[in-house]
Amino acid sequence: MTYKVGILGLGTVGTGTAQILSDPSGRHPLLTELEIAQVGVRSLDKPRAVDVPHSLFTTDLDAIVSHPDLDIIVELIGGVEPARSLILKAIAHGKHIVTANKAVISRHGDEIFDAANEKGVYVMLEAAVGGGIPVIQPLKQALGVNRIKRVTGIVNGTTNYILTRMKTEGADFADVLADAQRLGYAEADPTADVDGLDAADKIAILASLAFGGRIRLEDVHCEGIRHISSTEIDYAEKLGFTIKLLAIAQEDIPENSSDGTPQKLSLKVHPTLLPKSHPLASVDGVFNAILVEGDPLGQVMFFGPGAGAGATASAVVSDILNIAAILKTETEPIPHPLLSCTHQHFCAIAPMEDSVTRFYVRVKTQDSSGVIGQLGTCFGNHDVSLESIVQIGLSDKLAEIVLVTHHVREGDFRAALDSISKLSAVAEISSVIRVW
Ligand SMILES: NC(=O)C1=CN([C@@H]2O[C@H](COP(=O)(O)OP(=O)(O)OC[C@H]3O[C@@H](n4cnc5c(N)ncnc54)[C@H](OP(=O)(O)O)[C@@H]3O)[C@@H](O)[C@H]2O)C=CC1
Ligand SMILES: N[C@@H](CC=O)C(=O)O
Ligand code: NA
Repeated sequence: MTYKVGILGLGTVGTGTAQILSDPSGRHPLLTELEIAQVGVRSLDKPRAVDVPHSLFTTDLDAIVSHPDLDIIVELIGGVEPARSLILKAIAHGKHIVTANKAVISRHGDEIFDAANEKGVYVMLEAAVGGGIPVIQPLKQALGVNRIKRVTGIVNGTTNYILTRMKTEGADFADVLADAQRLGYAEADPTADVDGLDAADKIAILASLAFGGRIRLEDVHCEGIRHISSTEIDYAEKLGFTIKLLAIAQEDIPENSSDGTPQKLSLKVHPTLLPKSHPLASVDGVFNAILVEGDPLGQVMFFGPGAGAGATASAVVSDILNIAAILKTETEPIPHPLLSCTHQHFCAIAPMEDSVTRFYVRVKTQDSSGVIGQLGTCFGNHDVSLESIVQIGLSDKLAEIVLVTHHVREGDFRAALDSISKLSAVAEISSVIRVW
């Protein structure tokens, strides 16, 4: 039996996918039953790095998704439209879907999964989070019996690559971003990487799987790495931390919960000073890692290449293979309880001001006596207790003070910071970063 695959997009990931499909030797034998039947691209003239017959290429992607002979559509064009419309049209024509597109799933997953369930087809997205790392399937299957408490991930390869090279080489942000684009790690518009939006898409998908409910993307608090300077990276190092862009989804157990029952989820993406002893602290370069904490399993961490052609294609082709295996063997009607998305309700989300974390703050103040006392008083007035406060030097005749808080409520911290910014001795709040 041969299963016919239509690939939409032959860029970084599409090329890697076609390479694996065209070279099945030494891989799973079921690969020999897959055939690339059509390839949709924007430009027919572009040279391609993979040997696919030119007769299979077309710019008419609508014709691919409605072609009666195709079984599986692999969407690798990226972006929201026309990806969303093409996926929905393919589903309407009874095609199974494989996609690496976290942007479309995080925004339109509800209508896509509803349509797929109604039509009895699968939508597989292993490549959409963590590139080549198997994390979507494990969350759906192997970890499904656990009560998940928290998912913490380094889920954007581009920003991790940038932060790593800034730390190890003192490299310039713009230069390293250009390298990440050249290496095929970055999104078509790298703003999505740098401003944390890509990581927000990914944690929304992970949270939905881990906590069994739908997530509205606007409920994910999102900050990127643009404001992380080499100064902060150096100070973090001196304090025993490394800076990582973390995506976090965790149960929020309110102070007034009598039985410790979680009521809401906290969803956030932000740069974080991570103690060097934390399991995610040594995940460098384009590598991603996702730490899942649940009951009764405890901690489990998934680690591997989070972007790039071959790694991402590995996840894409594994999804194609899973669908082919199901088509070959399955007699039961779908939705399959472990492979399809059946939850309908939206998760309740905790407001960001109630989130509890530590903070690192660097301030420039007049170099006069009593300033440290004034800062301490302002924080104390807002229930923010300090773990450490040090004057680290003078710059431009101003004293530079670095402080780290204990775990505090975000809303209290922001109120304290507002009072501090109004102190006449404070010239500038140079940096604020959350601390694990
Ligand atoms: N790059 C990576 O490491 C990873 C990427 N992803 C995701 O995979 C998807 C693909 O990314 P990537 O391969 O990097 O993207 P690229 O920009 O390298 O490739 C996009 C491909 O889609 C084609 N394309 C785009 N828009 C259209 C359109 N409107 N009509 C026809 N063809 C179109 C392009 O055609 P043409 O070649 O003719 O220009 C190109 O072949 C994205 O969703 C991305 O987020 C996920 C994990 C990792
Ligand atoms: N641009 C993304 C690609 C993979 O999802 C990243 O850098 O992680
Ligand atoms: Na993955």
